[in-house]
Amino acid sequence: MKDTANIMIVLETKNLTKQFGGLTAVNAVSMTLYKGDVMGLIGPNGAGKTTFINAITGLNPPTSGDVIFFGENTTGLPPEKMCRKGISRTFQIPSPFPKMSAIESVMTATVFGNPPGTIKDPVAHSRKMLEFVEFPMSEDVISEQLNTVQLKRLDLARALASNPKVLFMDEMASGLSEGELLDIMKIIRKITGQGISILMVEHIMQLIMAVCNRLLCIQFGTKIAEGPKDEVANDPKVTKAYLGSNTDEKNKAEELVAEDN
Ligand SMILES: Nc1ncnc2c1ncn2[C@@H]1O[C@H](COP(=O)(O)OP(=O)(O)OP(=O)(O)O)[C@@H](O)[C@H]1O
Repeated sequence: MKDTANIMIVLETKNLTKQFGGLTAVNAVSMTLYKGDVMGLIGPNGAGKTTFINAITGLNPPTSGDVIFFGENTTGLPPEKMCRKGISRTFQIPSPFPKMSAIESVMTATVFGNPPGTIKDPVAHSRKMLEFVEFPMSEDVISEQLNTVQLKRLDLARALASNPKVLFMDEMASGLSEGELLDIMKIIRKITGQGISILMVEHIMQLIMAVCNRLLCIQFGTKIAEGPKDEVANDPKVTKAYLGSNTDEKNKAEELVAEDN
């Protein structure tokens, strides 16, 4: 088990709750993200995963509870302020400005996501982001012409352009082929190599088991497990709630890890 005693905490939630009318989508979830973590946020469809990250990042502020980012209480701050503080995210369904080119889309994040004057050459910085995520098209391609895989790369470049300390990735791997999954794994490792901690909402166990060190599992908005990857993945509560007896998925995960090594 990972000894977390001396590892810096970058993000905590304390009893974070989000209600939509009578529905409690996130119910008093407390969790800790440590520096260097790639934490997988797992749970069945509708468990509250996206609502949880929306509540942290300010897109849909929490009803109650606290968000502590590098020791500062940032609960309820809007997304642009959270972004400037160092939390960035990708979206399950990326929606860039349709008529902008790829480089222009990234430049909006470069310019608005960093404190004024800190990026001397926004074009060069944005180009570097596209290269970093191995964007497979010309930087001049118009966003509305991109397919889902290309849009996800663009969204990742956009999220990285604000120089985050923590990156949330919402279902980055859905719809990817096995080859593309391997590419994404490499990119995730490059991101952590930059000192960025990651919280990723993901259903694809292959990817989770290959890149995450810790997992957080929620069901019906409530945390049912948090801890080292193998412990959580083998927790009977998690298996019952989510992984089930899906041996196919587990076997595929093991194969992919072997291939990646
Ligand atoms: N804006 C909203 N208004 C009302 N209910 C919402 C809203 N957003 C989410 N919900 C509800 O909150 C619950 C949690 O949804 P959420 O999208 O967070 O789940 P999820 O775990 O991310 O699901 P999935 O894995 O399918 O993406 C669901 O019952 C959903 O219908």
